[in-house]
Amino acid sequence: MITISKLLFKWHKNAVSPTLNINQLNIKQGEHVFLHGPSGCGKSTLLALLAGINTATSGEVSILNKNLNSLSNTQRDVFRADHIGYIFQNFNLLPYLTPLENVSLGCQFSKQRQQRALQQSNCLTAESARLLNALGLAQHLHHQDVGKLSIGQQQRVAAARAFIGSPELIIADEPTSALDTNNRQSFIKLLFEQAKHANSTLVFVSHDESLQPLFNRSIDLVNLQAAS
Ligand SMILES: Nc1ncnc2c1ncn2[C@@H]1O[C@H](COP(=O)(O)OP(=O)(O)OP(=O)(O)O)[C@@H](O)[C@H]1O
Repeated sequence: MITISKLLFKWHKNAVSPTLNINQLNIKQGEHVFLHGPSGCGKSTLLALLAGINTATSGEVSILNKNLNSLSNTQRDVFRADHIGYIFQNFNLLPYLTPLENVSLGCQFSKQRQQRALQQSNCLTAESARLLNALGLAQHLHHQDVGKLSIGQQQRVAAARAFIGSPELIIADEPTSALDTNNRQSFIKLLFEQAKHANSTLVFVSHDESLQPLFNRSIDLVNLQAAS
């Protein structure tokens, strides 16, 4: 589902060495991948390339057999909305909307994802509620302003928003960094359950190596680049 080949990425075209240099990486549909490495090694840069927010300086980044470099900016935006759910480190939720509204917005730019959400439930609000429950946000909080929720509760909303409409790829950039160890592990288990339910591939970045054994694959970005 993800193929990277001969990828070079430079933030500035005159930079002497690239930020990313990855000869080959393949990730299969449904894999749960833990991506780690020291601060500054390029994890967030790689996620932005997978999401088509930035494009390769040279080489190929393909998702679902689409080479993202071959798409225009608008086509990449559409592709992202249709196929990728992104859980941001700071969640990027709209604080004056409720969890139900925030989650429903996750598929506002994609007809495909709206249709898939409606195959799961009668309406987008019902599907948002199903996901919030599945990710552990108590029902009585579904109608509160998101800005009044705890960090752990907001994180569950951000995850439900990424999963609505069952995107094939879920990208999570350090979504557990504000949680204690027990909460991290239980949250990740809920993420895995949803990823299984939707058959989504999960690429999860974290500094916390204790989470590594929970995943079926682990990629050290420094080693991956050294092998290139
Ligand atoms: N917008 C940008 N413009 C220029 N350089 C950038 C930009 N974003 C990141 N970089 C540089 O790219 C390199 C990789 O940064 P990146 O944020 O991808 O690392 P990271 O592994 O995600 O780090 P962390 O674990 O601290 O979040 C760093 O040297 C950083 O300074």
